[in-house]
Amino acid sequence: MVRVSETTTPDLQTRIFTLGPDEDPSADGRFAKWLNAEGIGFHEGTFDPEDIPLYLQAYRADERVLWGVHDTAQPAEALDADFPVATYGTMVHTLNVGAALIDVHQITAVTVRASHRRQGILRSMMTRDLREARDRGLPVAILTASEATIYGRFGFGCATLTHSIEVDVRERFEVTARATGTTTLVAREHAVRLAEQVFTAFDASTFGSVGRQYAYARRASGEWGRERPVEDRAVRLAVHYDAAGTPAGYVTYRFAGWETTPYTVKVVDLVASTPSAYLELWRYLGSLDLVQVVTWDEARRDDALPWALRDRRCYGVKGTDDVLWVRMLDVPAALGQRSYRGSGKIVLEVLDDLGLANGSFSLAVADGVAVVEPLEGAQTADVTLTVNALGSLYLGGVQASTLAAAGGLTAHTDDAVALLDALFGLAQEPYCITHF
Ligand SMILES: CC(=O)SCCNC(=O)CCNC(=O)[C@H](O)C(C)(C)COP(=O)(O)OP(=O)(O)OC[C@H]1O[C@@H](n2cnc3c(N)ncnc32)[C@H](O)[C@@H]1OP(=O)(O)O
Repeated sequence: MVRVSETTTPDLQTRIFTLGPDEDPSADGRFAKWLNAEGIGFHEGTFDPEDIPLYLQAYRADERVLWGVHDTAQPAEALDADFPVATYGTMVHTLNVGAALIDVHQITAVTVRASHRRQGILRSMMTRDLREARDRGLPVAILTASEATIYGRFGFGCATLTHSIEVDVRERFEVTARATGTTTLVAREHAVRLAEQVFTAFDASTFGSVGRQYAYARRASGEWGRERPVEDRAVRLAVHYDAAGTPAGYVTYRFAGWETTPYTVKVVDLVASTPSAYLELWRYLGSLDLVQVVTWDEARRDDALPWALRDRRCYGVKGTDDVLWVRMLDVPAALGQRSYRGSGKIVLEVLDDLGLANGSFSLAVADGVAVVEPLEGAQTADVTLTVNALGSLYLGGVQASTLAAAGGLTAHTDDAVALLDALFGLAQEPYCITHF
């Protein structure tokens, strides 16, 4: 599929394409040019021509839709016009909203070259894409953001967060929970399959989790490196088998090197489908000799680990990162598929500057199951909130009362905020360890 249209000036053309079996995998093909243009935006080097077919295979498996904005009026010596000056990519994966894994619109690879920035190119691509995604029936758009200032203006709200942690694994480190199952290093040839199997179980049971793209298990397991799709021999993979012998968690990690003090192991990826598998993976990490510190950037904010340690001061939080940003495209479809706690009825008025999701909606929840209906004409809302606030509230990563205090949500009736807190509340925080 190729669509060409004008964006902001007659010299700029937007070309949108998907990757079929006949896509040219050579360095001269449009895919390689698109990929290298994306690399420019994220300050990466030019891709090795040998690697392009593997990236093509990965992007094809993800069924990515790639957008490039091409400038046909550049100086003669400039990169030729087949190298887009702006890139944008989308794909569809699942988001766990409790009652279901729903298909959502993922946005990625957003770049605009320095020579063309702040001329409205991102705005032009994103407003069109969000509208088209809504028209295709996708209820929610999601992304992970390079900077927290970019996407609020397009109606996204920060929805999940993680902690970067540093754990002292010297003698005082001890997991007090009763030991169970076995944790062991596995051979490379089984790594991708096991990583995918464990992630699938984790994803199905974790509110806020997003399905992973093709390359993820390869990078997590070391089959692909960070820079190139070739084996990264520094990455080790340990799998936890539960008492029944089922793989229930894995951790991949690399040693930071003897010149780094304290001696540090960095977790590349850690996925556990049960609480005990999680603690057993930490017991394993704590048993690595000659290591003083283990670092990991994807811990839950409500992490059980410090509560399971003999000395909780082994556990330090070094930072908080936003992960998933959510944008409502179809409020009844999005809210109607999520699971809730308890029962109650409330009318929400949603404000959306882009005009995609605004309106008044009745949310009626009975024993955790919602019926959501758009309301016609003038209705008295219990709560007015921005589309950003609704995106943040959607996965329960922040309470309505916090959003009210922050000014994104206004209650018009008594108890409305308390009811939202109760309905949208979760036993555990939403948790997403998929970046894209
Ligand atoms: C999901 C992802 O892929 S996250 C990755 C995002 N990309 C990057 O960080 C790569 C480096 N940055 C870039 O390539 C570009 O600066 C982009 C893509 C962030 C912005 O592209 P531009 O075409 O310059 O944005 P555009 O001109 O459409 O700006 C739209 C609005 O966003 C604002 N804006 C754009 N980028 C930023 C930013 N980084 N911080 C704050 N505001 C921003 C503009 O000021 C403008 O505001 P206005 O419409 O209210 O006047």
